[in-house]
Amino acid sequence: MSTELSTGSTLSPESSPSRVTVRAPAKVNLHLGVGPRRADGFHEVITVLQAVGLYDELTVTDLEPTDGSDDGPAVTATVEISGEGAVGPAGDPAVVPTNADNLAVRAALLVAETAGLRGRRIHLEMAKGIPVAAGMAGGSADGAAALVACDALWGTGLPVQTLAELAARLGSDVPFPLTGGTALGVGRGEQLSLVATAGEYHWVFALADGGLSTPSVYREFDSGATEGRTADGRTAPTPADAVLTAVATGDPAVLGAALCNDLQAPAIRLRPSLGDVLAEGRALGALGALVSGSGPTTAFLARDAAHGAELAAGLAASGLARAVRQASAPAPGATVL
Ligand SMILES: C[C@](O)(CO)[C@H](O)COP(=O)(O)OP(=O)(O)OC[C@H]1O[C@@H](n2ccc(N)nc2=O)[C@H](O)[C@@H]1O
Ligand SMILES: Nc1ncnc2c1ncn2[C@@H]1O[C@H](COP(=O)(O)OP(=O)(O)OP(=O)(O)O)[C@@H](O)[C@H]1O
Repeated sequence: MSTELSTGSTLSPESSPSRVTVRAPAKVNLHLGVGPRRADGFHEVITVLQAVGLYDELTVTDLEPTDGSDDGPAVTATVEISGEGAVGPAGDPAVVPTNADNLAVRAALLVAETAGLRGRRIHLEMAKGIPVAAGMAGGSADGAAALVACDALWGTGLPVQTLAELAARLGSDVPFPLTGGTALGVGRGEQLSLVATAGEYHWVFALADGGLSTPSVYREFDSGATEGRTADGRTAPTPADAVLTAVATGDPAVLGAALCNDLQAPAIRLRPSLGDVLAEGRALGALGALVSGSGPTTAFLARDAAHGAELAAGLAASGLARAVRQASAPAPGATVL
């Protein structure tokens, strides 16, 4: 499928490579404190994001540019998806779009516009290892990967700060997969600072059937809220102090006890079966269990890799999950392979 996008100005590709592959990680929110809805429709958050070792790989190939005539598009992109979310009925939120809605296509356009390029033709191959519409920022990872890949492909040399600003324009979760590791996010979640962590954490993720739309979970969070206050009467997001202290200890039992997600209750109200999966993981001995972001993936913290394998086997045997994945963290941010 071909996607025609809007215009920029002339390009000189110089000695740039003709094909770049970038790997970008999924995330789990160790803490997601949500405040009242703001005037712009977003919610003020205090979140601690951790990159986990589940990845999407994006390969961008530069094709012969068009003639660069003034009325041509800045970028023409074709998209090919493999892995998670590659097939299914069009319009299903759990199916990755191959048109201009795809975050990677939008990212390519932003790089071209910012660098003043025009007439670029690219092919995007997206190998998805991150579940779609799952609360693990899969689309955001692809957006971040495309920013890095197109910058390298076209030799535009955009400063890291510019890439972060473009990422924030694409979505609240997009700046984080650029940096990876563990970070504190404030504002609508896009203003990041790195957090010092000790040790390695072992996660198990229970994937659910179908997606859960992020706006609908925030809307459900708002039910019963009043002007300037959350439904439970707060005027600000729940602070992240306990999780910030916990990740510095390197002790998974301490982190497990500190995990917090204000979107968990609304996600369970929309999808009650998530409560059963969380209970099962806790009964199987998880050190901590929570809904990942806006769900419907649930995340379980293990003592070590062997305990993670036990938890994964138990959750798979329970029949409560569509599939189960194990991943260690923190993982690195978007990396050119
Ligand atoms: C749930 C999280 O994944 C936690 O990291 C994020 O808050 C969601 O980030 P995202 O998917 O990148 O979301 P965006 O694309 O920025 O926004 C999609 C929609 O989610 C809601 N939204 C998102 C972020 C935020 N701080 N407040 C919101 O209310 C808004 O309805 C917004 O229109
Ligand atoms: N490259 C992409 N990969 C996956 N989904 C995409 C992509 N581009 C756009 N989308 C669309 O974005 C929506 C959310 O998908 P995504 O996988 O990013 O959700 P998520 O993991 O819940 O994200 P978040 O945690 O940021 O809320 C889906 O409806 C999906 O079709």
